[in-house]
Amino acid sequence: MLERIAGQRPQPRAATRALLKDPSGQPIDDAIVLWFPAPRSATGEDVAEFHIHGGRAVLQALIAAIGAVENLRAAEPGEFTRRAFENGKLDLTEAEGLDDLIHADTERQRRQALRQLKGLLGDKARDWRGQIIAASALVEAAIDFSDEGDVPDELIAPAKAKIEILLDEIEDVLAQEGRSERLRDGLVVAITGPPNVGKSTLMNQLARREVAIVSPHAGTTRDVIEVHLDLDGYPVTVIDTAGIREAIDPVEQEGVRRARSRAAEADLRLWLVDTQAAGDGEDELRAWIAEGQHGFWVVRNKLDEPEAVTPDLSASGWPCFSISAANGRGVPELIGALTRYAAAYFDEGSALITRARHRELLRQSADALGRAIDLPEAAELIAEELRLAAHRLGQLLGRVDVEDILDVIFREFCVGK
Ligand SMILES: Nc1nc2c(ncn2[C@@H]2O[C@H](COP(=O)(O)OP(=O)(O)OP(=O)(O)O)[C@@H](O)[C@H]2O)c(=O)[nH]1
Repeated sequence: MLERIAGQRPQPRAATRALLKDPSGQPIDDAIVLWFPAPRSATGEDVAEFHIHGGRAVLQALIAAIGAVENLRAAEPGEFTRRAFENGKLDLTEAEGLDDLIHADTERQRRQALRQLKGLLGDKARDWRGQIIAASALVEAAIDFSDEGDVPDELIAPAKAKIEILLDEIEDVLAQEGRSERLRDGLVVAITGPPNVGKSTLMNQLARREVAIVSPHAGTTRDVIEVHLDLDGYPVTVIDTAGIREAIDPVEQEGVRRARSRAAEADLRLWLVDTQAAGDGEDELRAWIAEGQHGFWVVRNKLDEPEAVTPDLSASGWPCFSISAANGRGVPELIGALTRYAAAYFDEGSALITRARHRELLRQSADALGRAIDLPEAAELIAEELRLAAHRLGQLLGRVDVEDILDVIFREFCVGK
């Protein structure tokens, strides 16, 4: 194919200038061509790269020329990475890291994805799996020697000691409480409160663009609108929820229902209070204070108006901010506090688990190890639990039993990756 289009097969891995031609011999572009023979390529197979001038017509002409070559077809989304995985160039956690890297919106997401791509979790899982297999060898030996008096005990005790250290390590990683998983999706902050307090106006301030319709009529926001913010590299999704009140209109009722459920699921709620009408929503607020609810910040809005009423929320123990969403006063302080909140939430150093899939498999592996430790002297049963624990780590790395999830994982990749 390279010979037909570029007129030559360049030296392996050397950027080589070539005049690309279509099947009729018409020139397409003056380009750079690279040739990576298997197995020293990203996918482990023969790979040719064309570096062309980016115009649409150039690209179309080259694709048409390549398409004219027999047995060639366009790659499916994620197919290159999938082949790299199938040829052992990447383990599954690294492939997931690559997917995250491609989709990273913020600096912290990029760093986390790169750590994953570099095999931080994969290396650990391989190491753990190796240790489990070493412990299994002791237990298997105990089974073989079980006719010979004291030997089993002497073998099983050190095997269990190894497993205990290992289990502690896995539990430490599991104890991260899903924070690194959240770094992929972003922290969710809901702007909530009674109608007409200025939620949409604050949302617009935060997003610095008009995403929500601001109107002087109560009950304008009927659905949930969200913006994605990059606060010092931390991804934060802010949602503007419909004014919480007893709605009569069925459309508004639905808006209120959705607002309540999204607000309930959020990591943090900014409860807006209108300093002009402080009584609105106070009952609801006080009920939450009485219930000892967490994850609320009170934001007093419309400070630009002269006769501000100040609701007394000192009993809540919640952080309190004063702003004018209309002219932006106090908003930088609020954004600063949100950034610090996000920074404290994401403890970057320990990010290892970035997906629910990792968490579930590590949990199952740890549970099997825990059962192995608790089993008294039954070497066969211990060996079985260790096999299961190692198998789960194999699944994490994508080495065993994963056919069914591969399509799901690689489908999310873009074409050309
Ligand atoms: N003076 C003053 N008016 C404001 C401020 N913030 C919002 N408003 C006004 O308050 C009214 C309601 O603002 P919205 O942002 O639509 O309020 P909302 O809470 O989203 O309203 P719903 O969608 O009904 O829940 C509009 O007329 C805004 O211009 C502020 O800081 N100062």
